[in-house]
Amino acid sequence: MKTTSFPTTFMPVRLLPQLRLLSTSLPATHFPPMKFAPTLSSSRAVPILSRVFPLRLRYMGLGFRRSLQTERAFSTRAFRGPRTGSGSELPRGYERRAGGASKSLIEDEAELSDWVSELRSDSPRGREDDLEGRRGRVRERGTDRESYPMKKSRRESDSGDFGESRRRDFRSPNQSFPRNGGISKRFDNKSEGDKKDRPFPPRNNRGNSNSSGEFGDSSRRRFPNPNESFSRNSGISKRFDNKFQSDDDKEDGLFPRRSNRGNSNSFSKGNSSSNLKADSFTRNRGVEGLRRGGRETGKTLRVMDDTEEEEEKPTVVRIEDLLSEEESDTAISDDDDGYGVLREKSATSLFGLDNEVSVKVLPKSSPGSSDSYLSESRFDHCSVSPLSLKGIKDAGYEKMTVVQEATLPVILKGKDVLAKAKTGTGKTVAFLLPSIEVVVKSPPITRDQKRPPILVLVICPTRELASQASAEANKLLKYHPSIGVQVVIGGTRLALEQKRIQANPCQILVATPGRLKDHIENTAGFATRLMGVKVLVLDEADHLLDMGFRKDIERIISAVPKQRQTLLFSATVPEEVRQICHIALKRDHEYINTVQEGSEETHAQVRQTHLVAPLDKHFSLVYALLKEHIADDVEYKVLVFCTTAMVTRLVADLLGELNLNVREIHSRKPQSYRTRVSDEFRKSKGLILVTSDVSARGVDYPDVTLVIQVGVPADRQQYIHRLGRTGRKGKEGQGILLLAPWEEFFLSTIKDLPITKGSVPSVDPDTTKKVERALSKVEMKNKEAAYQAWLGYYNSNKKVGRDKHRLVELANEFSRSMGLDNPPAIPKLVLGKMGLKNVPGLRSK
Ligand SMILES: Nc1ncnc2c1ncn2[C@@H]1O[C@H](COP(=O)(O)OP(=O)(O)OP(=O)(O)O)[C@@H](O)[C@H]1O
Repeated sequence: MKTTSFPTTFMPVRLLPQLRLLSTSLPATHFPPMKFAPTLSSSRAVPILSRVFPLRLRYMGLGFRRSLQTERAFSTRAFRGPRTGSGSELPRGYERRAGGASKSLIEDEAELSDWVSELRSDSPRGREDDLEGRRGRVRERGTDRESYPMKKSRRESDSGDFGESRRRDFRSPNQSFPRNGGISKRFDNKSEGDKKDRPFPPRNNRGNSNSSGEFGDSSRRRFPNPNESFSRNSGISKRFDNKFQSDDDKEDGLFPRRSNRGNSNSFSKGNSSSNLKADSFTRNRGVEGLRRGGRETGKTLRVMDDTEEEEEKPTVVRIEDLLSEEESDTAISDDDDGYGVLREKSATSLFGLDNEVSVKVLPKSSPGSSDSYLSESRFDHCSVSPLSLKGIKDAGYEKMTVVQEATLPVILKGKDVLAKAKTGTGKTVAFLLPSIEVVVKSPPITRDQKRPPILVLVICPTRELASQASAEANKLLKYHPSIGVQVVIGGTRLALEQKRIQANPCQILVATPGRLKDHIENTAGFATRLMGVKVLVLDEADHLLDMGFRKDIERIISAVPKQRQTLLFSATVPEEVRQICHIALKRDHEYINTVQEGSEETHAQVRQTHLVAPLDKHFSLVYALLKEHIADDVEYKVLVFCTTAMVTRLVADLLGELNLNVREIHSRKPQSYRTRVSDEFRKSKGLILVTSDVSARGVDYPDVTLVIQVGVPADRQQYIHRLGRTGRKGKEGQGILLLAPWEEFFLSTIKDLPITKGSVPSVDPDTTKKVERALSKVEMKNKEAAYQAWLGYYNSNKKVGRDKHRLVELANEFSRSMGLDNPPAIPKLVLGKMGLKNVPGLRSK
């Protein structure tokens, strides 16, 4: 907590007047208007800030004690302050900071950056921003933190010059794939009795545990066809070999991107006219101003467009870190619904703001029950068109999920919605179905329309996710032949995509931000078509509103009409996002949170474990964990998340050398490869997908049995989203977070989640040797790239990157763990940009 450094002029947070939590079977419309019960306030002295921003409330109610995070916002009175700019209302303190412009809260990021630079957070993102802001370095973009070595140009990046055909992604037919690899089932020689200590217990009814995955049961094994693309020893992409090599350095997470400091005036327009209604549920207006960072412009060349829409590490100074965790006085009472309603006397009253936060607190559904994500409401009882209902039925959906039940009536009424619901609970249908209804009610496209309007625009942060959303839309549109969906995601030539979208007029467009922006700027008539948008959806909204995407999102919002409906969905809605979501949402939007307060943001039926082991043991441990899991579960389907794309490649190489059935996916792979691997993993069992964060969010792989996260995730949200690839639709799953001792700090950011410490499996010497041998076969270039990427990633981490000497020591430990005697040399230029010049222990070239 850094309340001491908190400037008194700092008023970016508006306490949200009301927050509604929804039950598993109570349509949002069934809630009566919020009532304001008398509040209990304490007169005891608490630090002012802690009362203004109470992080955790405790209250007694429903027979048990809960803690919950509260909405933080200024009261309605706070919004009635002086209007400036386009008319948005901001607290005075902030207006001064933001140059009085309420049009866009991020209008002057430079100023805000300077200001916020004092407000460091412990989050890795915060660190990245911090470094980025101060040094103006090129920042990596993406889920894959190495993804942005050089920004060539979008045109070039579209040119597909990393075509899969040129890659050495094919396993040599001569390469050995021992069918009975001779690897013992019990990798760690543990007795059955030891199993209870293992990070993952055997699953019930999962068949014969003697079948050790691909080592035990050859009938199940999937051996790569020589013709099948197999990335284990994938060749070094042109990025590494060609003239851009030096710029690759930039891509490997070494240089945070700087923000385009463009004018974001466009955002404010939609906000200015809306009036605040006292009885709306939760409005997440407020002031951003807490983030910095963004993208490099000009300096950086991007070679591949596939990085365009990949996640960019945003810059976040967490409000939570700035706030006191002092509890506020709270009281529980029942309201007419018979549900507990939390009424909190917020400390905003200290500012003369009579703010109350109302929370619907509902009985928890039974944890772990396989259908707890479903509500009791049936689709055929809701007011959607008969043809949509037919599509829903054919898709196999009968009952609505909780989030669908909660949001559908509100969205169908035309309201803007910010919705939070756990991973894998059907958010995609929740925003697609009502959006389709908007199209159904609109005049059909006529043949003579040269530029038919796009009515629904869905933005997703990654290509995989965009493709998935458009596939889901197509399912729902099965009986709406006149409604078309198109997807624009990059990875192909812009010109080809232009032709495709012109030849196939659509009313619904699903897009990744970078490519969409390209079309806005370069495709004739596209901007005109966007002027027809009636519904704008930001899937993974918190991520899209991160600094990494912010400028593109700003640009996109400015290209669609102000008069529209906007829907923001995510499994995580951190506080800082709630403060800035007004850039997309109307003032009277509703915040619908289906994650019951007092319950975790992760699924109860997913067992979470963290293991702490020295870095030099990680490779062996990952192998041991996988072997153990494979032995326990014949239907294993595992995701291994790595910190960066190049580390992902290295781990995939290694596991391939160890004869595990493995695929890899990250931003360095061409789109066609990514699509194919993604499809394969979706359909497969008995497969391990080693991945960067391109797979962290939204991707719906059914029946993932285990998610391993190697190394510290970028932040809490990323941990939750990665974990959310398992345990979908109420199914069971397991998650293991493998950290080095010096990464343990991360655990404090997820301490409210049900994650327990697991016992580290012992690795026998033979296995260690085997892993070492396998490592020795991994291409040197890949190790060098992984080393550099690793260094860049942790350099950007606020905690680890703070002490450069220590950072280099750790990086060299990582280098040794790959079997290298000497750490790979890094170009001087790169070291300079990383702020690592002359740090002892580094080799430069
Ligand atoms: N009403 C329903 N009944 C049964 N299954 C459903 C229903 N709605 C959606 N699904 C299925 O649930 C799965 C998860 O849906 P989806 O991918 O939209 O989840 P999500 O909440 O967006 O997850 P994430 O937070 O990871 O993005 C999908 O396979 C989808 O087809």
